[in-house]
Amino acid sequence: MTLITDIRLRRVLDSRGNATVEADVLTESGGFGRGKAPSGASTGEYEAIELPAQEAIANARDDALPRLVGEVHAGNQRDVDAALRAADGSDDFSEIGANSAVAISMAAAKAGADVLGAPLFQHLGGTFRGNEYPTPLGNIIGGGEHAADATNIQEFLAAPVGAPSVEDAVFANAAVHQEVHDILAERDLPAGKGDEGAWAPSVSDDEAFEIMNEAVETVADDFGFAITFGLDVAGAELYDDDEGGYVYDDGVKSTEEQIEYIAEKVEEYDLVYVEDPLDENDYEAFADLTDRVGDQTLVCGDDLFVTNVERLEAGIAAGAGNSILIKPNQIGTLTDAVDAIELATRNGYESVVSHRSGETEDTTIAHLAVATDAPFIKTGAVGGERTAKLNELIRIEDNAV
Ligand SMILES: O=C(O)[C@@H](CO)OP(=O)(O)O
Ligand SMILES: [Mg+2]
Repeated sequence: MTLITDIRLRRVLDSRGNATVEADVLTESGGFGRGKAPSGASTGEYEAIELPAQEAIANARDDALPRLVGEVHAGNQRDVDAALRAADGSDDFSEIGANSAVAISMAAAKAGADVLGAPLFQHLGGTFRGNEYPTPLGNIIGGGEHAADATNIQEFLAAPVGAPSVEDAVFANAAVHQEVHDILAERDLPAGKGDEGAWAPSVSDDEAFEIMNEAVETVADDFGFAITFGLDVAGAELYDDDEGGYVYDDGVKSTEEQIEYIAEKVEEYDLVYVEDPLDENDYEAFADLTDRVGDQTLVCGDDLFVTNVERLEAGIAAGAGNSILIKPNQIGTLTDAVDAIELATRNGYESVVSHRSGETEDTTIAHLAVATDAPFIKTGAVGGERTAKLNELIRIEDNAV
């Protein structure tokens, strides 16, 4: 019933106005699924390769479609993803493009769910999943590679950890976003928005910490539950070997100073989450920081692990971090992403499912987070391509998908 009978690929827009790959998967019994690839700006050195959309589409048509259409069942995700890997033949999807691979992988999963008449999270996670919902981490203030002339730290993320429901959490993050706007206006600090809809004011990182803290406290009082915050430092973007450390507007920090700086911020602001605080090649520094603050906060590897089981294994052996960011397009298929989550879970690492800075209205990651009991999902706070996922989480919680 779920035999794939057709796959259609096309070029569509992403949220930055760039071309990305959309895939439609059709099955024998009329099942249909559609997936769209997101795209990073602060990409990790070890990520799977995204090709220009037209090239990815042409290569996937030539190499992947013959191995899938009439050959593989959409309901069997491991078979679909193994066929994509075999068609590509490289380690990093550099032949058909991770953008084609992930779009087809997600479209097949949705077609499989469609045939079963089940919500995607249930198809991916099984019938015993779906009662736990992730806390959304909302990007509120940001800079780095996502906005010019703003903070050095890439993302300041609201974390409504005390919210009684996903719905309350989503609205709390939107309120923090609004509150930061008001604080910036009071301080006469006009701000545009970065790629993910976060405010991108021209302030120092210290001032951003202070503004975030004030905003989450105000909204927590209004909403009546705890809201804290976290960071995506995107340390690999700050690190410069030639400069001998992490380059901030006000100077360069050595690795030891960077560890000290982050540890101090974790203590001072009770941060619940710190992503990529250090360079993507420095397992040792990640391990040192995890030793210091790993019992107080999640130390999450994004560019460090790139959703890759081999890099996660190395991290586990080194004691680097206690959490992994999961981005399906970073590795190319849902199977690979779920394998990374399962390895993480077996080793006491938390998984945080994430969007990319370039996004689409695709909602797969909302389902993946619920399917895998992820404690957090990072998918922005406002903006249509971000609210697509947040609103889908509200629907999942409301049994409306
Ligand atoms: O660094 C990150 O975690 C992401 C998403 O916020 O950014 P990008 O997609 O640009 O890699
Ligand atoms: Mg990151």
